[in-house]
Amino acid sequence: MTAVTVPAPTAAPAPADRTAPVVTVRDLRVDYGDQTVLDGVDLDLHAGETVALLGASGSGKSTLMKSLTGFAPVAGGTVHVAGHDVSALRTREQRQLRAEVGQVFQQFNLIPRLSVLTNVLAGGLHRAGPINLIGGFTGEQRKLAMHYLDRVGIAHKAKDQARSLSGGQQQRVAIARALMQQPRIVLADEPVASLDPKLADSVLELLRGIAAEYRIPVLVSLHVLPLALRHSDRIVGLRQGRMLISAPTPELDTEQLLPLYEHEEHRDDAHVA
Ligand SMILES: Nc1ncnc2c1ncn2[C@@H]1O[C@H](COP(=O)(O)OP(=O)(O)OP(=O)(O)O)[C@@H](O)[C@H]1O
Repeated sequence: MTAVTVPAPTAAPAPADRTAPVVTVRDLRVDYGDQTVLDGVDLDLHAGETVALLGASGSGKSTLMKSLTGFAPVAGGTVHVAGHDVSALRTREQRQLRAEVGQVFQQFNLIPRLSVLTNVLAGGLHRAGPINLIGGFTGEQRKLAMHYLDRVGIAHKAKDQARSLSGGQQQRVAIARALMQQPRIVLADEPVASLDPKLADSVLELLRGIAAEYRIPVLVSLHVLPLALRHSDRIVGLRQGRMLISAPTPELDTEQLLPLYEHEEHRDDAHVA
């Protein structure tokens, strides 16, 4: 088999690189109309680390993720991602940034009728330029897509239609599609909310392994506290748009996370088991 050009993974997961943040957010404020939904938010994400983002419904988790790709109405502060000043991007740079950010969603967002392989190949479209989605990819691209499918443990399903796969399998395909972008960072917005607990563990373990192996930060928003405690290197927690917690995961426990959900109407958002 011909060698495939892939970002060189390290042989074993390396500790997160503390010296050079890939993402730097300072004093971020986001307003929707006259509602301030993020205020005074600081965040650093380093190569190789998995950071769990926690907070009650409406605390601003999705908005924070959107602000990293220029999709949130930033009213103040600065956002730098992979060398881009996100608030000052022109259209072309914005496209470049979004191409460098791999995204994984709760509902997988695959194209159901297309094959697993084609879905993964679609992740590399920005690099390939305007080509036919069906049959227009090079042998090199196909090998790369198969490499990533193999990495997520689903190469044997490459020819199947995406819609024929289980939820856990579809999320693995979505992760392979994100890797096909050769991303500088992966954002996973509630990636396991549609999966049963056992699958949730395996998908989060996969994401964490990818962060360490490919030396990229993975930011993953979650509602289930034990999952965050089991599968992250660091936890950041928002309460009503403000960063309340930012600490290495080994220093935290469930009790310390509960203030994120202290308001009466949010108690049910904290899944503690
Ligand atoms: N496009 C929008 N227009 C107006 N308000 C918005 C918009 N998107 C989000 N908001 C508001 O911003 C606040 C934060 O929403 P966000 O989706 O970031 O919260 P979240 O923590 O991700 O919640 P959930 O866990 O329910 O997904 C909420 O009050 C929401 O109603």
